[in-house]
Amino acid sequence: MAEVVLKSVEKQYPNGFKAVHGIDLEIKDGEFMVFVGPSGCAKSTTLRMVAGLEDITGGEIWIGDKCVNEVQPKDRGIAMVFQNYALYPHMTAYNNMAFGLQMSKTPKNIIDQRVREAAKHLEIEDLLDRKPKEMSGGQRQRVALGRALVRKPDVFLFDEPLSNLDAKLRVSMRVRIQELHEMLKAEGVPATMIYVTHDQVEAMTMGDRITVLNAGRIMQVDTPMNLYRKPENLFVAGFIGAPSMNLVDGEIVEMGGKVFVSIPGGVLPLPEEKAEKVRSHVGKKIKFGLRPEDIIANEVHEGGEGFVTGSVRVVEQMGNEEFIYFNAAGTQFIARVNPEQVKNIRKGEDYRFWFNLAKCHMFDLETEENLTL
Ligand SMILES: Nc1ncnc2c1ncn2[C@@H]1O[C@H](COP(=O)(O)OP(=O)(O)OP(=O)(O)O)[C@@H](O)[C@H]1O
Repeated sequence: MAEVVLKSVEKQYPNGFKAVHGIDLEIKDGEFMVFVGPSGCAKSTTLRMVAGLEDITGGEIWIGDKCVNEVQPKDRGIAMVFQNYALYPHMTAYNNMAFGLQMSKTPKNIIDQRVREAAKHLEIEDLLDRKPKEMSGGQRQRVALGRALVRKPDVFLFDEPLSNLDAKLRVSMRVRIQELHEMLKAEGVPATMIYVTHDQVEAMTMGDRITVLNAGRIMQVDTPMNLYRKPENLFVAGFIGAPSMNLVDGEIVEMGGKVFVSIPGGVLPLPEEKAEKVRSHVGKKIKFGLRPEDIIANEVHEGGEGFVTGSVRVVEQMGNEEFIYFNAAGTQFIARVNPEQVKNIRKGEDYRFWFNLAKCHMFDLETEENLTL
């Protein structure tokens, strides 16, 4: 059990490239923290610095009550699970799991007990005599997880552990890792887990909290729900959510004392709460954001919100939901609708799309900050 704290952590690679620009982050005891962001944002670099596999060129990393800058990886109380499993090919699953403990001279009976206990949790008891090449990808990854588990680390580090697995297996492994986290908590030995992924579905479903990174900087650290509902900036708004938030150019305008937002296809009246947040931006251009589920596709709608008229380009049927791609004044929008409620939307035709403006976001073009929080 240990808190992991990063204080102004920096990383400059020997070639001069600065990958991490002063990160401050506190990961609580027993927390499941996910690092997410686009390729190259420095998720792996940051994780590897916590592991001690990469030295840091500025700042401090603390695990528990110890600054670990100068501490060897094996002495940090961590275990890491990699994307490529990193199992020894000539060893059986049992020996792969036992190896670390053997190296640290743990008594044989304790090693045996821990390996069998981990194998039971991970349902790999039947595979203990097999070598990696005799196992499927999912089975190998469970052995890799078992190898981490037997060491009873304070902190588990995961570097995209599921990205080599097919979609179905990924989901079941995702659940297994979450169960493992819960199980350790229930047993009174909660482990701090840091999990790197570029897959935002994984991030949103697994994390107690998520750190969103971009270009070596933290964009927001928050719960999945807050990242979705209250993105602090344009980057997080565009990155979190699939399909992503509609983000279009807009301008704040005032007419007769009322505040409106002018976007492609319409000038929409802002509800009082939103109007107050952007009144100081009257006359300024902004970025307007609205999630696809906050657009209602219907001819008649008696809400107080505004609408734009758009021409439907594509209707994607997804079973219990439907995505409607439409064009308004040359700009593409996407609406997510329930096919039960919205019938007969046809490609090529024009409809009124009502915007639930109580849910809209507006971003300052210079600072990219969300003005409407
Ligand atoms: N050894 C290195 N020398 C120089 N630059 C490096 C080195 N390793 C990584 N980088 C650069 O540092 C940045 C961060 O890399 P990192 O692997 O941490 O990103 P990531 O977010 O994990 O990306 P991905 O999702 O693609 O794995 C990238 O721009 C990368 O090119």
